[in-house]
Amino acid sequence: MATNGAVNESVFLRACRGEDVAHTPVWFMRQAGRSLPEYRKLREGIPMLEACRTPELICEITLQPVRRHNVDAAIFFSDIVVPLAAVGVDVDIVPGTGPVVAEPIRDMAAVERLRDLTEEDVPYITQAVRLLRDELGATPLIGFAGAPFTLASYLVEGGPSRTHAQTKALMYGAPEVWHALCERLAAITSRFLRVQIDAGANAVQLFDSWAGALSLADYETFVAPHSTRVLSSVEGLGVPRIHFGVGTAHLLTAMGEAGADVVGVDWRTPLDKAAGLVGGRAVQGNLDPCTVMAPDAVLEREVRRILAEGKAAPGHIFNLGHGVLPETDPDALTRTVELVHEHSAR
Ligand SMILES: Cc1c2[nH]c(c1CCC(=O)O)Cc1[nH]c(c(CCC(=O)O)c1C)Cc1[nH]c(c(CCC(=O)O)c1C)Cc1[nH]c(c(C)c1CCC(=O)O)C2
Repeated sequence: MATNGAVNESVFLRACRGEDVAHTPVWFMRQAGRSLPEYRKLREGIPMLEACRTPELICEITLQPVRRHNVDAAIFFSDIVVPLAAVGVDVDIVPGTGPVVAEPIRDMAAVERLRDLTEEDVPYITQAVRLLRDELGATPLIGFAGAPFTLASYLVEGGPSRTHAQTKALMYGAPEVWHALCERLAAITSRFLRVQIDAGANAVQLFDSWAGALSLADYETFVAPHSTRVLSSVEGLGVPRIHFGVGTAHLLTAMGEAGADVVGVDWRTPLDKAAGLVGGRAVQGNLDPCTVMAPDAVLEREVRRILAEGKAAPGHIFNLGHGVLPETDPDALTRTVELVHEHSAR
């Protein structure tokens, strides 16, 4: 088992801290998932949330993309709704759809039924992180959680939504209920991240995947205070914090100010422009997930463009601008890693 020193000196953690690196680190959101035949085989007949509660499965699924692609970081196999299920929310993950909540939260009575999370609620998280730390050697492990807004949008809508209309109706029509809900979600999320860090996670990512649905004014009023509370709760632990959202070109400055060490950028904003918006923080991204499936010359051109743009920030972690698409050829992801390492070698 590698010492903490080897992990702390990994190119991934050095880039998160804005330190010089031998090459640009690369990993992929959703690297542990349906793009891998070995994932689909292992998951056969096992419901998603059951897999997320089984340490040996969490460990093996997390390791699969690390072995196959030679990425520079592992992301913990879990899901953003795992802590909600752990405190008794009736939520399931429907393949091809995502989280579905049986009783959407629309009033204060429902908010008050949402209890806090304790470490005892998620023993499988602690067990899985410890197993992974033993298995991963010098490869850092990224823990994660969903941000209050993205979690709230699933709880209020009852499932995925294009418009987040119910969420915004609650936000505008009953702000006291909205803020009470997000305060509880921030506490649950803070605890969920802390459990992963205490067990050995080397960095954490806060996924606010749906924050792009909001105006900057609404983000600052209804979301930023709660995301800041989460990111502040894990500050000063020597664990870099990555803050990510989709469609967030207009929110990047606010997302950096919420307390991130690294801001994840989707594929729509060039990283050199993003670097100027995030107050001297490192950036992560931002290949269009579809470009992985483009002809090799196009893929290579885009990798080189993103690496050049990433130089404008003190640190750059190469990633996609959102998760790996399930239909992605795994060999194309391995090729993407090769190109990043080849074209960024110092
Ligand atoms: C919005 C969101 C969710 N979950 C997550 C987010 C934020 C990241 C993002 O924006 O994609 C976070 C997540 N979910 C999962 C991971 C770990 C895997 C990894 O990123 O490598 C992570 C980081 C496992 C998973 N979570 C889910 C899968 C697919 C489950 C399967 O069918 O195997 C995986 C690998 C299910 C899930 N869970 C969720 C959705 C939208 C889906 C996909 C529904 C579908 O297309 O089937 C909620």
